[in-house]
Amino acid sequence: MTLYESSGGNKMSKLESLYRDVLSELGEDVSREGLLDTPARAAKAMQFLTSGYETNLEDIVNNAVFTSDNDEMVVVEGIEFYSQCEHHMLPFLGRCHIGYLPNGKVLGLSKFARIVDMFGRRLQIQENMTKQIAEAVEEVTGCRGVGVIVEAKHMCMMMRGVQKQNSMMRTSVMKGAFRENQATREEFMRLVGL
Ligand SMILES: Nc1nc2c(ncn2[C@@H]2O[C@H](COP(=O)(O)OP(=O)(O)OP(=O)(O)O)[C@@H](O)[C@H]2O)c(=O)[nH]1
Ligand SMILES: [Zn+2]
Repeated sequence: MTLYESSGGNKMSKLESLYRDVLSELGEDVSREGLLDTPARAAKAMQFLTSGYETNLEDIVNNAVFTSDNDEMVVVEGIEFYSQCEHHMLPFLGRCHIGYLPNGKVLGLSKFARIVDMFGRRLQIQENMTKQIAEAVEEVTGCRGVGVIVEAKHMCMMMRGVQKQNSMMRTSVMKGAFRENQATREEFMRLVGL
């Protein structure tokens, strides 16, 4: 991380320095008490919220793929997530449901949530995030099919712009048997209550 000299002689990151400029441009007095640590806090928060760029599938899965002869559908529903839209850098948040048909291997339960977080903690559009989650599950399990449904509310639709408070976006990606076989897709939808 590039470090800069602040007026108080402390080292600060480039991101922190940029947040100070943002606050100044917004007309704030960056020397007032309540804002003294804000650039550093905002930089830290944004780094966490985009930390998904620094993780990769192999590391988060950590070999937690187990042999199993259970070839029935597995569903993990209601995985909450927070992401940010790449257009406004405002949050969108909601729930993700994942179903797959194992093909001799099952994935450690927590890893579904880790996969969702990895793609959520990036600048995203919901459609792409949904597809990336489906492709990741397919890649690590070699499953016969996968379905992912994401339901989310977008702050850029609520706090600004059209200011619609009650709309929700639902996206889905179906691959393999979930795409080709209507009964499989319907079983998934029924299990997640849709
Ligand atoms: N499809 C999709 N659109 C998104 C997502 N997040 C934000 N958007 C949309 O991205 C679009 C950007 O449109 P622009 O016209 O370039 O930007 P804008 O003037 O700020 O648009 P408004 O939100 O309509 O005020 C808007 O329609 C947003 O609602 C997403 O995850 N998926
Ligand atoms: Zn947006």
